[in-house]
Amino acid sequence: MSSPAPIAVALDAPDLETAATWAGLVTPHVSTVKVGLELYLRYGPDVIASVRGASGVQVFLDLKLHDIPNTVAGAARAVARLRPSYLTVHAAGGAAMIRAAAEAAPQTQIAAVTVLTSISEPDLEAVGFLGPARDAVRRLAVLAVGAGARALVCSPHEVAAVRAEVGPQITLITPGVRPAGADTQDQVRVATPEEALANGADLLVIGRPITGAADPGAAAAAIAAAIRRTPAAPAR
Ligand SMILES: O=C(O)c1cc(=O)[nH]c(=O)n1[C@@H]1O[C@H](COP(=O)(O)O)[C@@H](O)[C@H]1O
Repeated sequence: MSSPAPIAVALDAPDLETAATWAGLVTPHVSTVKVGLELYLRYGPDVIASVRGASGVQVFLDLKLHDIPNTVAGAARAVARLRPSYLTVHAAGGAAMIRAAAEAAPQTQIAAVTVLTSISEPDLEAVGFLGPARDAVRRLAVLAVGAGARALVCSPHEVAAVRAEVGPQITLITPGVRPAGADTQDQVRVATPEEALANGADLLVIGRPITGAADPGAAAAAIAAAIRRTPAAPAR
């Protein structure tokens, strides 16, 4: 069987049984499963063992921490023992906050979320970021990497520009991924899995196009097969 595709399936389920079922169905095909606020706030740390199972799949803990450095350090320390491969913080929390998270969870890649993929340029302007989304994303990416983030979350629209800024060593993660013709739902800055990879993404976050399918395992397998046919991004 081919190696798992660089996809993190967002297990945004209302209950643990559903999330664990989805995890079991998709893990033969994908490298990573993502636990977000919905599951973590309902079930707490036990959710990690339930979705990890015996498969050895990587777990991405998406808590999007955003608070003063001391509080974020404490939160990152509290979840570090769960050994997530990635833990998200909001880059807009600033350099000291990102550094505090990175120091508190040294075995985990701190993934700094730049500008949410659900935000349009008018939305961004309304919260005080003037200019194109790409500029804000690049600025936040450089700040986050300088503060110790080893991964960044951005949309597929900005990933090539971010790569040019931060170089080859940083893991670039893109949500806002939809197979051609799929409903974009609340996502705004979107692209197909093939486009996101061709632009230089290392890991694609995909939720509802997989978990909303009648057969999530088959949906994950189909996307994994499609991206295996995609030419790799230029060598970096
Ligand atoms: O940090 C994230 O994972 C994230 C950042 C972002 O900018 N946009 C975004 O959609 N996400 C997450 O990625 C997942 C996307 O899910 P779908 O829209 O169902 O594919 C959700 O779990 C979001 O919480």
